[in-house]
Amino acid sequence: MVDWTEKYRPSTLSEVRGNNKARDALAEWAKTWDDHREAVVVHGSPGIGKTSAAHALAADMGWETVELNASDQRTGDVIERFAGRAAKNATLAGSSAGTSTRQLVILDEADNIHGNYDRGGASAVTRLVKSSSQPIVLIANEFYDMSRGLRNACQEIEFRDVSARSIVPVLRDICRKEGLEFESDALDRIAEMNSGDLRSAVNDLQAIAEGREKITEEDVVMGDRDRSVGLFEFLDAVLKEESAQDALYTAYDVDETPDDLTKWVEDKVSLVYEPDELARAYDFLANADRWLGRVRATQNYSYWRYATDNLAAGVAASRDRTRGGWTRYGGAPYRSTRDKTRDTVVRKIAQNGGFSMATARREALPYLSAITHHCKPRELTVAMAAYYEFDESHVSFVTGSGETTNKVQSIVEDAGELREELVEEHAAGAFAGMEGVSVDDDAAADDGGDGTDDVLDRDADTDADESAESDDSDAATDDGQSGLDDFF
Ligand SMILES: Nc1ncnc2c1ncn2[C@@H]1O[C@H](COP(=O)(O)OP(=O)(O)OP(=O)(O)O)[C@@H](O)[C@H]1O
Repeated sequence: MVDWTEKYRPSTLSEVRGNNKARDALAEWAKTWDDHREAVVVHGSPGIGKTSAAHALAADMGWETVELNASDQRTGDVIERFAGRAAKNATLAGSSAGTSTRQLVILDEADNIHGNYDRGGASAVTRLVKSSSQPIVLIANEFYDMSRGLRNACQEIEFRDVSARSIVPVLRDICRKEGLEFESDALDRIAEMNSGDLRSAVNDLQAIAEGREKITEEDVVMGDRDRSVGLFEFLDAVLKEESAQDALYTAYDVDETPDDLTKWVEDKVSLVYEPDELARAYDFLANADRWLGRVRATQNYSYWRYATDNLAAGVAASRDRTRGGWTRYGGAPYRSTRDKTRDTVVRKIAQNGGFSMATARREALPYLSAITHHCKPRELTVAMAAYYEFDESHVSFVTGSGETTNKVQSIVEDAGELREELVEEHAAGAFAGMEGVSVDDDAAADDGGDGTDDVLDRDADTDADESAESDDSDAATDDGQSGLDDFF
């Protein structure tokens, strides 16, 4: 089975749908590049055609492309070498063809260059952008996560979410090319379910089309989604019984993250599949792994969806037939240190936050990771570590800070002190009067009771009066914190 998002990737800019203005701006940027020599940053949500547009642009202009992906080690050194190579390649290509050929440099996840890599990476990219002899397209989800220096050095083009109205014609074209009959309502439905994200709409279409000659609206409607499914039922669904689409829906109903599901499938697939099926299934599992890697690097949990598409729909579509009977799946797959750390983190969140394990794993952890990404804001990270009793490995894990760093060490130390203070104050019956923990760096010294009471005490009812009073005294800080209050 070929992945339709690859098979139908736009090969020219005119095939990039739903972002006409951005598309025209990109074409204009390329045509006038010799005059301005500026890099461009294309930014917007996942799955809306940013990377495709960059490649399509190169094809339209007759330019070659070189890519530096997030999975490459993006240290200062690597980027300098890469820049040198890009310039040289272009010269060679140009001289052998007797013309001057351009090489379009495409650098994805430009909002996450420092990710797990060294600090030199970000400034090397800024230098590259400023001095490059070749056109550069940076791709980012969040423009404002890029450093100011980098933002200022680039022209900016925003890609908007692709509306359901623009998604439908793409799906219709694919159906026609695949010789697949369809009810218009079915395509409308897929487009609405995936409004904004064209990649996941195409993935859904493919999952639903698997094994069918015609798709109806009824095929698309998900049915009863309000159930929870055990791991063995899930494995049977994917490896033996269900269509790609049903396997995908079953995967949504398991209380495990795509990381765990991928491991389970990887571990058990060979008990069921024949060699041919297995080879195909491993390709999908490798894709799932790639998406999980991107989640780890960027903390962008919307990529989880694509991992699930691959590990469930992809693996189910890799088999030639369904199977019955009972399979001895055996125990849990091998668990790495990282997995064990995650389990401890989830347990601590569940215990200290009063969540179920499933909610802690699937909702609280991603949320905490997002709001404390790379330990910023620091005060919030300290409060989190104090509240959930995290040690250094836990804080590194949650914040995506890679190896334990001095920064993490000092956060855990401060969290220890904060806990001690709280315990003392609690013992003295002065819980409501605790020192504020501020989101705003500059306001760190402020003594605003900024909602931290709620962070650290779910039953803060008795403190309501005091909280209300101090809330007034520091409304700005409270705004920053209010998401956290709601959450806890
Ligand atoms: N605007 C679009 N027009 C046509 N096809 C699209 C469009 N957006 C997405 N697709 C389909 O989705 C796939 C993924 O798109 P692409 O990788 O370009 O998205 P992206 O915005 O770069 O996402 P990410 O930020 O996750 O890399 C494409 O191969 C194509 O099949």
